[in-house]
Amino acid sequence: MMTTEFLIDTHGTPRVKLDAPVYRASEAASAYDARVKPQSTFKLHTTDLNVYYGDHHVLKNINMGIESNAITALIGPSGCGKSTYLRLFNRMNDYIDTFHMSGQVLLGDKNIYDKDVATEELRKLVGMVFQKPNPFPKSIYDNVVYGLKIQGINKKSTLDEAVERALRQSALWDEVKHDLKKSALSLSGGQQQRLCIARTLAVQPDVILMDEPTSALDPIASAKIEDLMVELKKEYTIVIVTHNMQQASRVSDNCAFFYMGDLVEYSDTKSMFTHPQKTQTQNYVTGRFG
Ligand SMILES: Nc1ncnc2c1ncn2[C@@H]1O[C@H](COP(=O)(O)OP(=O)(O)OP(=O)(O)O)[C@@H](O)[C@H]1O
Repeated sequence: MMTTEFLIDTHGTPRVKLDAPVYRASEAASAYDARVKPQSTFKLHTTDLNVYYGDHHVLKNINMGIESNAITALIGPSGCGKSTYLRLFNRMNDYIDTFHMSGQVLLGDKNIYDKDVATEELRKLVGMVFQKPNPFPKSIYDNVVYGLKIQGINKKSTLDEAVERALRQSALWDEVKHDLKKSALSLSGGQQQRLCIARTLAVQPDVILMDEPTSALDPIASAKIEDLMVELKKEYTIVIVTHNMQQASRVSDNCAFFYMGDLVEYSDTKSMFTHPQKTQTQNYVTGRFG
């Protein structure tokens, strides 16, 4: 049985070293272990993770590391637990009364479910973009500075700089720079989604979670978001839930296939799409079920 040890580097990032006994590997974890290169670094990590809604066991013993500055796609048929897994990383499941879990969810070397973690602080580090663009009914400018103002940042020059930086990063600046006072709701769906990404970027997170970020968009708007993701991974760690296999194969570096709460297979995306190890994975990525 392959086991791993977490080493903490000077930046607080857990490193994984093979063959040092720290935790038990499940079947799912061996898929994970197989892809781990010695000394790989992970931004996010779950160990012995089990999640329940009431009695319903929705994620089963998930041991998985998510690489820094990469795009990791979570794929699998409806109800397999992808969104639940994604929402663990900014503690969005905490809002669900029946939610309970065991195991660890690490950001760097910190278990984000420790009692001393403030969710507001966590969400500054782990931003989220949802399926449907959800700008506030405010101006473009006010949408972008929203999180900064909550943090008590009100200096105009600081906010102006943040708006330009975030809108440039989200590839929206050239389209809106002369109309920053315009209502966000007057933008197209694709522009609204890029604005939501800008709003997330303005607070300078480490991680961006994306739950089917293009499923409400047309192909051209989707392609812009995909290009943007590839650009953003240079600075951020991105985790995306997608039902779109072409999208997963185009943009992601690593891919995790979930089925009925199990992590069935986890590998670099090219391997998953060209040489899946499990028949179930092959059937899913080739569209035979799902
Ligand atoms: N708020 C909730 N309360 C109770 N059960 C829930 C809740 N949200 C999800 N579930 C259940 O947990 C399981 C996993 O759901 P989840 O939304 O994580 O799956 P998913 O793979 O993201 O699905 P989809 O692709 O349809 O979004 C499903 O059986 C679902 O019915």
